Amino acid sequence: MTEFDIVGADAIREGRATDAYFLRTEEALRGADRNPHVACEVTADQFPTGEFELLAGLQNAANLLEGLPIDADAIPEGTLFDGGPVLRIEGNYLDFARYESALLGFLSHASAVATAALEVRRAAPDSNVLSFGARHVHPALGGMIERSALVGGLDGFSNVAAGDLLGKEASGTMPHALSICFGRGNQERAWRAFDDAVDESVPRIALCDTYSDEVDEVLRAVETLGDDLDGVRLDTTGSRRGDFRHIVREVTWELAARDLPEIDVFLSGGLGPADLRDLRDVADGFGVGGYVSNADPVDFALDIVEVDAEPAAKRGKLSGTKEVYRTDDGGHHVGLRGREGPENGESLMEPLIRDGEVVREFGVDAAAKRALADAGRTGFGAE
Ligand SMILES: O=P(O)(O)OC[C@H]1O[C@H](OP(=O)(O)OP(=O)(O)O)[C@H](O)[C@@H]1O
Repeated sequence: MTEFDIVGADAIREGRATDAYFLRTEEALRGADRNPHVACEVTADQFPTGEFELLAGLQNAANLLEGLPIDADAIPEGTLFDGGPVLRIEGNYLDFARYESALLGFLSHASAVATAALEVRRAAPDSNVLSFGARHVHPALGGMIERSALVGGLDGFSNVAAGDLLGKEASGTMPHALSICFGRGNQERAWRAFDDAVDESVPRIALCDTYSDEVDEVLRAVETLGDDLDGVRLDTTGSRRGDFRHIVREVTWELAARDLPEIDVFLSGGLGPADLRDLRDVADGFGVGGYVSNADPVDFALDIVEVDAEPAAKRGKLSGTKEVYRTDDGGHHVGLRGREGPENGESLMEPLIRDGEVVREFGVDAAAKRALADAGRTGFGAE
């Protein structure tokens, strides 16, 4: 094994990040001198289910397929779907068979993370929400996690290496370790050390739950940093949490009662969409980790739907190449390609690769914008 058990980019590019049966299939087809022209589609559900998911990971998929003698079409990154194809590949089967495993992995994991991020985004549309969850997954996945969190509309992320990949700076506050390094009861020294040493462009958000009551620590942080303090983070541990909303309101109340300036209150620790809905009117921002990073991968499969231009599929899957449409009412529709679609249906499948060349631009910001607009149209995560 390698030092960190990472399957590297070269192995993925060579099609070694595959299931062994694809390599056996290559041998069998070559032995029989059979290499049909096929159309394959990636789907999670055949017909619309009403349960939307958000497509992400498409740039990785395009990079994987680049240079192969195939054509591909896909819905845009940042599009919600609840059935039908998200990606179609057309070419001779042996030219791309071994890439199925990696292709599905790219799309399944990134789409799951982006979907969870969009749920979170919709739960607190006006709050500053950061992705804190890369720590829960293999560090090699940090870039994928944080990029997908941004596609789902989150405002930022904490993973530094992901920031290097994405060309965006990681954000965050301070860990409990900082206070603990100064010893019990010495939180003031920790907050001051941070303020003294860290670049002034970094907001001063004091973590205020390490040793004592949140109100007590917040008042002490205000006293310590004065006007330099931008906000506080409460990450109250589960065993002490009780009524988190009450704790936050109490903090705000006690600041006001002393005529102290309003500061931002940032919350974290095991939060999900329901928590954000409950807390969004009493807090300014949230750090969300596991809910986003630990999302279960979307159950994508890649299936042959045409062989030599004739409909073909295993049972349970729909043969024939398809088109998917978004209608004004937010509906997602699946129909056979080349047939009439629904009235006012916007066709979502667009060229991705033509004869091996990637013919689409990718942008995280554009995908996030699309995701938010699509969430508005479809009602995804609304409440
Ligand atoms: O619970 P999640 O939503 O997955 O959030 C991710 C982590 O972010 C917070 O950690 P913090 O920075 O406070 O960690 P620390 O206790 O190690 O300092 C929180 O306590 C979680 O452990």
